[in-house]
Amino acid sequence: MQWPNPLKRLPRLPPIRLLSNNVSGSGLPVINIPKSSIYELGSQEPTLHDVFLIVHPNESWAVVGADGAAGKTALFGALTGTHRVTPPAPPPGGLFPFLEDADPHRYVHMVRFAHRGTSSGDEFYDFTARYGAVREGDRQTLRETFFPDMARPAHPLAIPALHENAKMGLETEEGLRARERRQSWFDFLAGRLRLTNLLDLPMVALSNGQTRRARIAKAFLEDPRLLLLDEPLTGLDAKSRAILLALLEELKKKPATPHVIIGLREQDPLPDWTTHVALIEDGGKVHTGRKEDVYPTLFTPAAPLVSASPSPDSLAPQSPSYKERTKGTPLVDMAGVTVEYGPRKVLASVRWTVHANSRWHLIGENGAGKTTLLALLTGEHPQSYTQSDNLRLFDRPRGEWATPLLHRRIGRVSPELFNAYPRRANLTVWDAIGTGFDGGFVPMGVKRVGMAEDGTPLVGGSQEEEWRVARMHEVMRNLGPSQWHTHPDTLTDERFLRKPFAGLSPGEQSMVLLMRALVGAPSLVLLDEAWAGMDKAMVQAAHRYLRDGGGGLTEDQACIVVSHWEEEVPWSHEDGVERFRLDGGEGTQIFP
Ligand SMILES: Nc1ncnc2c1ncn2[C@@H]1O[C@H](COP(=O)(O)OP(=O)(O)OP(=O)(O)O)[C@@H](O)[C@H]1O
Repeated sequence: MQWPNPLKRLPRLPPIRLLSNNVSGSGLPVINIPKSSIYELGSQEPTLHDVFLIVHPNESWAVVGADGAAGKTALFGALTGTHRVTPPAPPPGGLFPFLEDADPHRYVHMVRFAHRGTSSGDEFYDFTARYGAVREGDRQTLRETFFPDMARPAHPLAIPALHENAKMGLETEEGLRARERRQSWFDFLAGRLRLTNLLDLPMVALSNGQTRRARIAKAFLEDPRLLLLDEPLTGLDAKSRAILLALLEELKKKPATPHVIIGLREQDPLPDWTTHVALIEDGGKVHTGRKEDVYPTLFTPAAPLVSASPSPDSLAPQSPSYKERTKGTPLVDMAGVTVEYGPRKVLASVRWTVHANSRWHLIGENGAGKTTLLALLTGEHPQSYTQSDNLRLFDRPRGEWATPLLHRRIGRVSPELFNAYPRRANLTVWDAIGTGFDGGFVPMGVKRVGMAEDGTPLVGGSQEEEWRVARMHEVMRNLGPSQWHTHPDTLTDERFLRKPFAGLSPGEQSMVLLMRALVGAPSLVLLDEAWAGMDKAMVQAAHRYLRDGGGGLTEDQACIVVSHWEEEVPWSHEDGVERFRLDGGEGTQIFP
């Protein structure tokens, strides 16, 4: 039998560069913006003004957004050509002197992690597809999607064929060596980013964090010279964050690796190895310089450096001031819930009861099954039905609930929902929040506050309709720009309600989707990575509202927060937050 030549089917590879990027031979600056303003294309008003940003090859910069990510988006947009720099950087080097004559489109890459914006326009992207049996069209594996030219481990019988082809001159020796180097670079990245076991899984089956790690590997393999990683730590578990930061530090020292600039939110810790910061304030002012100069109070000898080297999810002993909450009736009761895909058991007989008035932090590494577990509760996971005997929701077996009725009782925010939410041109902030009453995506009803529970229109002027309209204003008063915008007089809550949802900054969109989750006062609120893209003031406003006494949650409601960052949980031990950990398919209650 003739073995096919595996190399013949491989696409042509870009030439391997032998020059070092991170320490450019010439020592020319990586970025040169001597003093310019940055505009959105077509806008007369600069988003950022008087930007002075000169990045040298031996420096490690972080771009920190303190403004709901709009300024960070603009600065990265200037570097990737989606925003205008005026006056333009002077010749001969232009914006990227170190590239000399090389094409920035080829050599400057950006990967954005907080929001992927999968759906723009009317389209609704069905994120629940990943929970089911994998469909034919979704069979593409991670390797085929992201790394198509990377071979599986060679079959022993294929090796003679390789040699034979090389001898026959089908592949030059130099070509083979280049391919080997590329393969070992891929093996190194896949190993370090813990992707090796995931390479042959269908792409749709990967968890958020797993996909993000794969995107980082892919970005490096594309062989850029300048790589902009915007919020690369978002959605990564503590171990993966530590691994990524160590990898970035190691690559800084290696020749022929790209110069990396990372984007962070104001509240994110700065990696220890960062030397310089561009801090973008609300209003478009950019402070640039050594991190000690930009954050003088943080870097005095008395204060410890803010470090992004995270400790693993701490399992600190229960605080003596831990407050036992007075619980209500069980809203969710799992009595041995299991989810498996063929031989892969993602959840193995999980037992967990969530009562009214409880506040939970659901933890677990990337891929531990957190999203899967929540999808069972929302009914989006098809195995939610088969688990009906073991899963009671709101005092009935799961099978007795029609899924749309569950969506009315469960308010949620998740990265999948953020990406899937349709951004229709005429959809206002009011409309988007109002869809929370039905838990759907299409604004319904005369006042755009949804339909009655039986699917009929609300009676005009009825108590229910009035309550819903009052709720819309209430969540806006507590979570709208009056609570987080630097100039709440120019962007009032009322004006914000009329703005098009699609035109908001990522942080503002996250805020609106949080309002949507809470507006119907649902019995159960699921907040999965709810804070992505939000600036510090937004997160603080959300936490204020969600804490006891803030008004956002009542004693009749339960709330489950999924986050890889302890600081993002609105409640402390003193507030009686409980923790549930998923690990190896098993669920363990940690507190109390
Ligand atoms: N259709 C499928 N076939 C096989 N495995 C699947 C399928 N869908 C999900 N998985 C696996 O289930 C596991 C759980 O994924 P899930 O998204 O629930 O993790 P997670 O805890 O939410 O992770 P993250 O923190 O990264 O969001 C993953 O390891 C994933 O590969």
